[in-house]
Amino acid sequence: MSYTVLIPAAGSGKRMGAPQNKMLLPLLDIPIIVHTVEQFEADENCAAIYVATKRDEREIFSEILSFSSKLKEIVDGGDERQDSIYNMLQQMEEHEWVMVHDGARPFISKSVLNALYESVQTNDAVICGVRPKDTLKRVNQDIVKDTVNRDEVIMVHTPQAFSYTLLKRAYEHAYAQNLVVTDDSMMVEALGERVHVVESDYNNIKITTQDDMLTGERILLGRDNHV
Ligand SMILES: Nc1ccn([C@@H]2O[C@H](COP(=O)(O)OP(=O)(O)OP(=O)(O)O)[C@@H](O)[C@H]2O)c(=O)n1
Ligand SMILES: O=P(O)(O)OC[C@@H](O)[C@@H](O)[C@@H](O)CO
Repeated sequence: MSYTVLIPAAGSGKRMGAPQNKMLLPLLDIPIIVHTVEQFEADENCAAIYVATKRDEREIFSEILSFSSKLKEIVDGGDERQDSIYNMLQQMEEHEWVMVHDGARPFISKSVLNALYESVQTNDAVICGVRPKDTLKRVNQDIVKDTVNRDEVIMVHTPQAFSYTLLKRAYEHAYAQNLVVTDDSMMVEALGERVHVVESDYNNIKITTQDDMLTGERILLGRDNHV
């Protein structure tokens, strides 16, 4: 048994303010997307990797990802993250289990991958996340409305793991209903199906702004020091 991973990497990284797709920015000399793909290349449970990118970046992606023996196809991305993932879902060879993972989360750990993979085999839809460490308030502009019970929320990361048939059904339903989502499990929720949660780790950040590049380098340096 094994899983296929779909990696959306076709964004433009507006919040990063870089002149190019942030996926190509180097973290300790290695492009972010290479760090991300390396984690799945190293996971023995991962059998196939699909990456979505913009058409005009296909060539550079093929070049920098040529080390990967599991990369099956570089697929054209779409206007939004969910469109990029849907394109990959339609192109991929059918496989029992599928994970979706942001190209922009290069620090996914083997222990989180293992927890997701183990859980999806009995639960069909599993996400990972961490507990907030701060107090959370609901606000209306600059006025506090109330305080959120932290025991009832998590900050959601990727990967998110699904049975292939459930994810395909969820995407088809979402597109038929014109749903706009910020993560894939929202589409499964919209079907009324149960989504399970396993613990992620705080290092599994999404590289979104310039600050995250500095944090990312610290994470990499810390990890290498402990190998
Ligand atoms: N049309 C899009 C938009 C985003 N993504 C990917 O989805 C992941 C998460 O998106 P985000 O962090 O929002 O990336 P960007 O869209 O690039 O960032 P921004 O919103 O700042 O432009 C990233 O790996 C990004 O490349 C994608 O494949 N296709
Ligand atoms: O809304 P954004 O474009 O920043 O990110 C969308 C997703 O990538 C994000 O919701 C998942 O990584 C889960 O947190």
